[in-house]
Amino acid sequence: MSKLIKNGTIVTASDIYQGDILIEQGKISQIGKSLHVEGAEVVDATGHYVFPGGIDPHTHLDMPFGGTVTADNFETGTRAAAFGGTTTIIDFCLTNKGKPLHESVQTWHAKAEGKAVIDYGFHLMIAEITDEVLAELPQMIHDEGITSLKVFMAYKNVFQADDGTLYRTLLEAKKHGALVMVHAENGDVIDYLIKEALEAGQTDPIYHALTRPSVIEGEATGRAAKLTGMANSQLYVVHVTCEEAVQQITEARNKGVDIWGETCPQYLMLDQTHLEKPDFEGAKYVWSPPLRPKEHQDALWTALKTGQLQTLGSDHCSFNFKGQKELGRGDFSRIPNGGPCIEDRFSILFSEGVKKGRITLNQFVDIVATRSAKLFGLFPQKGTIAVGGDADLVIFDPEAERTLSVQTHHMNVDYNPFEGIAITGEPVTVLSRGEFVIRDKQFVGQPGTGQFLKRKTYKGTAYAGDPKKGGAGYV
Ligand SMILES: NC(=O)NCCC(=O)O
Ligand SMILES: [Zn+2]
Ligand SMILES: [Zn+2]
Repeated sequence: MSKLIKNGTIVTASDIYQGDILIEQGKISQIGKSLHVEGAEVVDATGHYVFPGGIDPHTHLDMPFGGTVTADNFETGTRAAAFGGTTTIIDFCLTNKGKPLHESVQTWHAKAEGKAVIDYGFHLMIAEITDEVLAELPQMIHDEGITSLKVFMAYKNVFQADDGTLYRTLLEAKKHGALVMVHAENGDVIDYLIKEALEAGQTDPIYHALTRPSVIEGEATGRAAKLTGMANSQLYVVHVTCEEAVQQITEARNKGVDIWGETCPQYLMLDQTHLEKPDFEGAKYVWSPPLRPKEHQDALWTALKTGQLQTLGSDHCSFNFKGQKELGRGDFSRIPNGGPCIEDRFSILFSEGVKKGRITLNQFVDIVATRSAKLFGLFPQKGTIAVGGDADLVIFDPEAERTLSVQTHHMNVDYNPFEGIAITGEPVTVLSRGEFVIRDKQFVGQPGTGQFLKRKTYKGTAYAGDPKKGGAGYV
């Protein structure tokens, strides 16, 4: 049945206006004033914003890490995402050296199929460049629609790739039009600092942060940016946490390097002191890169406002405190890295960004949805409200007051890192391709209705090109 969303304030990355939206067969078929359509189910959005569904470009669901597996799988994780206003995620498909890429991709499909309640795509980890990888890559990119390649510059002896692998991945990406993503930290130096700390008996969670200083995130970001420039390729830096990394990205952009940056709510809201919480509670705040001293937050907000950072990912990678984070008692290097955020990303940016006057309403939509759609080959099918696009929509109450808490969240994890933080704004109703997933704050979706998204290549997107020449403009 067709649906008619009436009397909402429609917000895109460029416009704000009153209007009605007609949905037919999962697509937006009409936008106009005072629409009347015989037989359409009317959804009243009076007093609410109607946003495009959020796009979370960075999630880890059902992912093995540090001897355990994330607490959220594709069912619980995507359900929580939907409660939070996100209708598309792009998850990281891990690979292993020596194993064919298509086998890893099959493994990731098996994790998601029959479970996801919203649409999803994959990024593909590149651990090595071999003849086999080179032979498979074009198929992954062009046939499977996995058009972004992830290289870890940290997690030595686990995920870390060397600079040669990064450089060759950049060259391959250029050839095939894919976008390279990096986790930018100097893994070799971190490995040394961790050994040194443990030998000195420094085992508490705070040493996780102290052995990963911001200077080596900046160093790795600058190195990756320079290699991108040399390769004349394209780069997206995930989870930027600090002023040094922002500076490197800004400098490279000013030189015309095609480079983009993402930050995450935890780096905007929480700081290094959280790792000092007593009774091992600091382990709940162990992310890599780590939370930084508070002064870095201003640099991140400014970069989001000015467009030097373009997106907000959740980096959702949830581990229970009990039995999972606790694996690192007595040795901080064994604490599984990551935290839950898939549900709160959208509303935190609205409340802390728009309500506190740090970004505009249009910038909010751009950061939470549109730019990711453009960078990752989903625009205009997703990431905006336009005739012909998927009806992925969020009806949002901008005045709802609430407090983030494990008591009320829907993520499958026993703590919330934003516990007790009061925010304004809440998704009320969420539609994925025209079907209700959340209706009046209740889950009404179905596991398995989320579809895998074959994405366009970066070189086919609206954003590809040299930022100096306007091709990669962000405004
Ligand atoms: N960020 C984090 O601590 N965990 C998830 C894996 C990654 O993104 O590095
Ligand atoms: Zn990472
Ligand atoms: Zn991550």
